[in-house]
Amino acid sequence: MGVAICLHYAVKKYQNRETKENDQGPESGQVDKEISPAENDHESTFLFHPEQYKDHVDVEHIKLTKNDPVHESGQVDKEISPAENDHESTFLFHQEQYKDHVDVEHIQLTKQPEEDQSLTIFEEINQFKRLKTVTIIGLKLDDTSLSNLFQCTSIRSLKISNCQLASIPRSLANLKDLEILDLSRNNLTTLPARPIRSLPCLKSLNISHNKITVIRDVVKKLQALQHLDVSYNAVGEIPYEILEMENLEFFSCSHNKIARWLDPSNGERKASTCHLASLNMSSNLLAEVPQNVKELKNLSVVNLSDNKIGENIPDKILRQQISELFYLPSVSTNNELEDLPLVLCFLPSLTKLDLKQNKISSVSENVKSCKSLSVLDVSHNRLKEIPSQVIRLPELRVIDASNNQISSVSSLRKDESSVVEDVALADNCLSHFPEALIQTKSLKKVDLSNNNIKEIPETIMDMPKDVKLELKGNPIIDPPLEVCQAGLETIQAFYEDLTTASSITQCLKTLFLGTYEAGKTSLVRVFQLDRSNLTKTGERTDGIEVAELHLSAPNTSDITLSVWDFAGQETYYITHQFFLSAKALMLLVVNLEEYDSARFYSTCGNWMENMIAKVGNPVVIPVATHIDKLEPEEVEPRIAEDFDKNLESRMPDHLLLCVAKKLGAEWERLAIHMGFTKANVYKFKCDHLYNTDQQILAMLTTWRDRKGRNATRQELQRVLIEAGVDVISCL
Ligand SMILES: Nc1nc2c(ncn2[C@@H]2O[C@H](COP(=O)(O)OP(=O)(O)OP(=O)(O)O)[C@@H](O)[C@H]2O)c(=O)[nH]1
Repeated sequence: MGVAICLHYAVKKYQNRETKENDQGPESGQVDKEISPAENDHESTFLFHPEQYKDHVDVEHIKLTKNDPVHESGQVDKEISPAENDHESTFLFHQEQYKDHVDVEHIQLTKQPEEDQSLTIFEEINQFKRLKTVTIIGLKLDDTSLSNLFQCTSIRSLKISNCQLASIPRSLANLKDLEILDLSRNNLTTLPARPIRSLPCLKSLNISHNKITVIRDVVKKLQALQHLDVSYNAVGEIPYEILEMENLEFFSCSHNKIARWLDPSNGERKASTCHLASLNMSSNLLAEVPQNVKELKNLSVVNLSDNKIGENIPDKILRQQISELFYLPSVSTNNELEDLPLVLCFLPSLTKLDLKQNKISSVSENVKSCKSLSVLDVSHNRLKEIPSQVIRLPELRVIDASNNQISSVSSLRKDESSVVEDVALADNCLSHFPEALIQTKSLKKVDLSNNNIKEIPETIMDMPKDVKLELKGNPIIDPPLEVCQAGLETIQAFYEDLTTASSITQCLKTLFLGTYEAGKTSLVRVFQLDRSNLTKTGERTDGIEVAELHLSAPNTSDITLSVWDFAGQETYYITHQFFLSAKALMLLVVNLEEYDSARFYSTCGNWMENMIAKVGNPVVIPVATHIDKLEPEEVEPRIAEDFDKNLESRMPDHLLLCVAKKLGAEWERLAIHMGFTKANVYKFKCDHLYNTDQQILAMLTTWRDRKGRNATRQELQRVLIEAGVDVISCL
């Protein structure tokens, strides 16, 4: 039976912690505690699980226990207590103790990361003839200890991580059977090329999280290597020799400073026999897709995200490799792209393309060559429409085009052969429900949330019933919002009822709002009596008066108005908001005789703002009263010049969001032009990390708040023009 020991080092810092209730200490107050590592039967390995470790941080003595191989059935346990050298904070194996452990196969020494402890390994470790796996994490090791360890030539897997290593002794080359070497999270600036290249069996090399700048000397001769991780270093170039590593399947060089993948030094490019399947070059300084990528015929995943790849790259590559198409099912980019990279368009096996958070505003015709594309993510870009050439891709099932500037979808495929199932168009500028979606019978999920859609057309009856339709965040008025919020089935049932019901009773909640003695009650009476019947002076409405009013008109069904006449005294204002609702019609009654510009906010503006705050996009009809007291020529100017203009100039959030979506990088310039400081801009960015639309919206709403009643559409238009930003079309 193979025997293994796993030791977790208990750190001294915790010795003075409160002891547990069931522990019993000697008189001196010192508490002796013993812990027995759990046994992993399958691997014959004793393991402290990380969770268990937490329960034992205050132990003072650690026992290493192993099963005696001679007494397999009798389960005789032996225990040893390694001594502890307090002064040097060094954990020591005493020479005598080695003798009891020479048959272990696995050693694992792990310590709490915040402790600065070192480990001394004595020469006698070379008596561990069966040692296969050594894992040392978080303990400082000197060269002598390392050299001693490297005498154990039976080791196959060696992990020395987070041990502050600055160099590796040459004796590493002794480990001729070594298959796995993990030197991650150390302080290595160079790699000991010679000893590593002398490891003929090495299959996996992890040197991530170091400070290494050059890897060429190391990778050159590692022909058995299958897995190479050099991520989180300071490497500047990928050596050409990677392509000559026949067995390499996984290569990650993410988070380095890589700007290029070198060509062969002798200029002779041979056909690569590299079997690389996964290549991660994310978070580097690549300005183009490296030419050498085309040599990798077995690539299944490539990650190019967070580089500096712009639009001009792929043409050059494309022409050379168009006949050498390679399998590339998943591409991830988060770059500076302004169009779909052509090289990607000519990959007939490409199934998934992730281009989110770029600057793509158009997609070239060539995308139609991506015949296998099934999932396309172009969210957080600058698209104004879903390009028809994308929609026509025969295998396309999922499109995520959310967070763009899409204002219409006119090009979805309507024919029966469409396989598009999932369309995400949330956070765009759609003002109409896209009819094309209704005709796409393959759809299963559509997300249109946070657009500017006001109506759902009756043709939605044709949409397959099982489509999961998301409409939240739209200012919908027809059908009523409550119906739309309940989902597609309810919307369809609503229209079904409208078409099939023999008699339809329509009831409309109508709210009469306005200031004190504006003429609300008198207006209600006009509807009720069909003639003027002014209230008498001093006849006041208390609270709310509710009445029903039946209206009929030729060629249309009767309608019942549920009339809510609100008292205009200020004391009642606070209660009004509870009765405002999106599906109600609101009549805002204004005494035009007493109206002038200075009174706009008290008579109209504040009411509008309350309504907008409560229901988002209210349906309001302003009604002017007392006009009989004005000369006819006085009426029109007041309404047109002032009243209308002011009402029209209100800027609700959804309008500002539309502007935000249309703005690009120029928003920062606009912000400065609007009087914000660089620090303000920085804060908008920090408050809404990774969401440019929200950063801009925050800036615009802050501008609106600062400007108060002067924050009109006209003013915003003026500022936009002055700043040279061409987005005023949406205002
Ligand atoms: N000349 C004229 N007088 C009006 C008109 N509308 C209302 N009045 C008068 O204005 C006064 C207030 O009218 P109401 O209809 O009671 O006003 P209200 O908005 O309901 O008032 P509160 O209930 O106090 O909020 C009454 O004396 C009405 O006769 C109008 O169009 N022309």
